[in-house]
Amino acid sequence: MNMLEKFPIMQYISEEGEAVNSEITDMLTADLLKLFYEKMLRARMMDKKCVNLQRQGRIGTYVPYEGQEAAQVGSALAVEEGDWMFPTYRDHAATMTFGHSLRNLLLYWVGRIEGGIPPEGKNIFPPAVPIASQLLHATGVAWAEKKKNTDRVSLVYFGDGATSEGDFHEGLNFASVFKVPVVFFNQNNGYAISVPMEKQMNSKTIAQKGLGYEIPSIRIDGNDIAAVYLETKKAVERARNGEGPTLIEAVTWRYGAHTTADDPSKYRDQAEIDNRRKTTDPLSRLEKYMKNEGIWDEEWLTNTENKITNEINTALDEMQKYPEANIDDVFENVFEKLTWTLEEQREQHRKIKRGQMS
Ligand SMILES: Cc1ncc(C[n+]2csc(CCOP(=O)(O)OP(=O)(O)O)c2C)c(N)n1
Ligand SMILES: [Mg+2]
Repeated sequence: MNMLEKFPIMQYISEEGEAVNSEITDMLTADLLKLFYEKMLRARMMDKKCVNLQRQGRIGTYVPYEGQEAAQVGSALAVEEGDWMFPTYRDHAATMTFGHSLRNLLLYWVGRIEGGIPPEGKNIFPPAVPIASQLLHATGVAWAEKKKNTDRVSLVYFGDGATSEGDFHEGLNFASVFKVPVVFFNQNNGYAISVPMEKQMNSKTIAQKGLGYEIPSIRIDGNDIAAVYLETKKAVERARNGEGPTLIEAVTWRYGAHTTADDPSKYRDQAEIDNRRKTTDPLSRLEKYMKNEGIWDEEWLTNTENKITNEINTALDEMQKYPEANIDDVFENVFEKLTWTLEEQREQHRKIKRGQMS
């Protein structure tokens, strides 16, 4: 069976900004399209700011997501207050769309504990760094919600590389067997650090991996925010109605480095990056579509940009009022009672601080 044919990439708005399926895109109001654009613009401006702050030495190692805004914003808009979100280190466009404050996002990048704490009423887990571990958290939490008879669902993010981990397979199997209300949202950005997808797996798609677990699985254009939003909404409704999990593969690409500690010129050509920016950019595509629909407005754009610049500057001012992160904090907030190994490490750390050990 040809998996690329079995899982065609669904698209509602083409790269040229034309409606591929106008019956569907006609349902998108001007207000919703402006909301899409504003959220993607906020994410992009914040991402650029963070890369600059890292280069100036004002925040720690940073993980850029430029190019993946439609995948993250469109999916985050499909869940509701009360639902659960499980991001990775790269999913800050999703968490800010779901309500995480820009101040706390910045605090995360300077290592302060507040960075992992969402606003009151927003169920956002701290970003998972151990690859694929969050699929188990998301499945477990959603299973608990099901057992409590609520209608809350989990939305979990993970990359193409994460699908080579055991946790991915355990999460999918469990969610399928117990009809858990979880949406598995994969951002296939083509790389796990420097390893391209074709060197990591023989599967031609990520979506096909859902077949083995009898999970409804789809492949969508992750740079088409209309496809991302509408298809994730359907998956969320299925979960909410007791119909179980869905696997969504959103095909996208990251423009920047894996992290600010990575040099992508070692494994990708600049020409390809330039070409992707020119042809598949999620913000430009939506802009073209809005222009075609006659709802693009330059004055609105300028006002929106100014508003976001102010929000980011305010968040940065607020972040800078916090004391520097304290290394003692690494021993807090994970275990109620420290394990003996961590207890030992804390003791060593204290001795080093007191100059009794080097
Ligand atoms: C369990 C585990 N193994 C290895 C790593 C090191 N590591 C960090 S990011 C990464 C690549 C992940 O790629 P992907 O899942 O495609 O996500 P992306 O970074 O592209 O968003 C790896 C292997 C890790 N963080 N956790
Ligand atoms: Mg990846």
